[in-house]
Amino acid sequence: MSSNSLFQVDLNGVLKVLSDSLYSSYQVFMRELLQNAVDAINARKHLGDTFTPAVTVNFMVSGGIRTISVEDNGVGLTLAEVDEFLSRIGSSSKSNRQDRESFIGQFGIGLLSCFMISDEVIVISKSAKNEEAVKWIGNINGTYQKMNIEEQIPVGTSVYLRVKDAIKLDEDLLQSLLGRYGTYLNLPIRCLVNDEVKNNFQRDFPWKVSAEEVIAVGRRTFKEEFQRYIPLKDRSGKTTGVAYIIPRTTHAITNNAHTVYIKNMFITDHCTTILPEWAFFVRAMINSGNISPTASREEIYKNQVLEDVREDLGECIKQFLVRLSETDPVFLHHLIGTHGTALKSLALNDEKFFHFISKWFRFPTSEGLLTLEEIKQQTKMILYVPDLDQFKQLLPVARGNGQLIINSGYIYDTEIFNRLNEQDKTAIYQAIDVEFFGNILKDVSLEETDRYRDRLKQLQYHLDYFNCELEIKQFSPDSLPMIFYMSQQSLIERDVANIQQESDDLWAGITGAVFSFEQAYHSKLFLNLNNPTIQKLLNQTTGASDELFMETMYINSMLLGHYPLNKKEMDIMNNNMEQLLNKIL
Ligand SMILES: Nc1ncnc2c1ncn2[C@@H]1O[C@H](COP(=O)(O)OP(=O)(O)OP(=O)(O)O)[C@@H](O)[C@H]1O
Repeated sequence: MSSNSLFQVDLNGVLKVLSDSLYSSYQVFMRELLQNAVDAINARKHLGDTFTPAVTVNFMVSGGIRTISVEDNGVGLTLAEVDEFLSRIGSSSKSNRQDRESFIGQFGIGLLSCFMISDEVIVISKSAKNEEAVKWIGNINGTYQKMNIEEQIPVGTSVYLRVKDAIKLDEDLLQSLLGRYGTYLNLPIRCLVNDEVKNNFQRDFPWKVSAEEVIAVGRRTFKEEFQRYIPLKDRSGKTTGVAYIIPRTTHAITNNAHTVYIKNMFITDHCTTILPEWAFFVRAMINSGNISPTASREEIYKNQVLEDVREDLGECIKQFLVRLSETDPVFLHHLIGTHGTALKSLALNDEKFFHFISKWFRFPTSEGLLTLEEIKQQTKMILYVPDLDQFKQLLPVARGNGQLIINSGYIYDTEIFNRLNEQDKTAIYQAIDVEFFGNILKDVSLEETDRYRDRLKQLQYHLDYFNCELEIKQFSPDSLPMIFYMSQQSLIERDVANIQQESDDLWAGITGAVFSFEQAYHSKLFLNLNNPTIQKLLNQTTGASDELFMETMYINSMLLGHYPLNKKEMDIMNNNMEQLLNKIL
């Protein structure tokens, strides 16, 4: 024989779960009470009653005892409803209704949060549906009483809580909770202290009031002096808000916290999912009627609706930037100056946006910061250098030879030029390094090649040890004696060779088996025949200082290019330094 029995719920256990795991603080009781009041008022409106909605919160302090009452003139509860909805945890009058969209509550647990601040919750209510008023007393030990009362009271509900001694709650905190949770509920909420009216909370969202209000609320909410904001609206029109443009540079790792309201109720001020990740240059304030809160009502439920809303709001930001290019290009330039990195990351994720915005970006070039258009006016052969150190090396040569080069070593820039290379057929895009540049430097004449052939061999001899190849070229400026180049591949080969030299036979054997390179030059040194010192060097016969000269030039080039020196190179550098110092002394 089996029989059906009801679960016994230990209220203390449930409360521990709520306070330890679900809610971040006992302060949320005020949100839950206000939300119930709003829902009850909406339910009464749905009945067709005509009344002026009102919510009154009264904080009474007497002889060290603090009591809070929250009174609404909503739909109220009958005795049967009290039994069904207040006394049964997880039971809600809002979840199965056709019009459930208009309510904030749905889980039937919100009222329990009151037990975090009070051992007893008293509800006195008169339903809009019948005449008899009811009283319900819930106790933290899991028991409750319910009864009809004789008293004539108006339609609505009052909840009474006696604040536990351990709970820190005073008039100021109560007012700030009402401000946080009640301001935008679209209801007149009065705050009384010992029956005396202290404050009224009711405002429209700032974007429904005026531009000044938007800026003022932004300053108060995010403690930042915003100048501009972007209106936000999703395609259903149920999610609206504003995205404030942060007036200082932000970084991709900054996960901006946005303030989100759902159905006018404050949910969170650290939401990171309501806007796309690339929007890290704005902070938003948003009210949504279509996204859902989690059970704790402190976060947003991640589902398709949220994804759609995020996409729509992201589109608003993009469209704003497109409009700016027509209405206020100066500000767009300013914006790109401050938030270039964010906008570049956005452009790389969005074809259409890339097409629009890429012409507005500025890139560091050998002639200063230039836009793509400005670069194209000078040359149709667009040379970009993905490596910052190499760009620095090339800079004097490029300038000296009247060649414009772009530093694409900063984040996203090389990807942008690679993309342009695929899409923009009005110019040729070429990623270059020092070697490429070496190839377009002017060759010396055949006669000079012949003249210096033997001397070059002598000098090359001192660089063979470093696997560095010597070549003579001619370039401007004359003051620059040489350019040094080491490719990425060479760097790897050098590393492996270093390991082999420094490690034992077994490890050297393994690296030798895995990486076997042809013995090729790792780096290249272009000597500038226009430079007087190099001319002097080449025109000398074998000199006693050749070795010292070539080694010092090589090591100096390595250091200038920020290439790591291996142990032997370090030893040579120290040794040469000592020799030089000795010569001076
Ligand atoms: N002020 C009120 N006026 C009328 N009914 C109320 C009031 N407060 C609570 N109730 C009733 O008690 C039920 C339980 O309230 P509770 O706050 O625990 O859950 P909920 O609001 O339904 O859902 P949630 O857990 O998502 O807040 C409600 O569904 C409602 O029927």
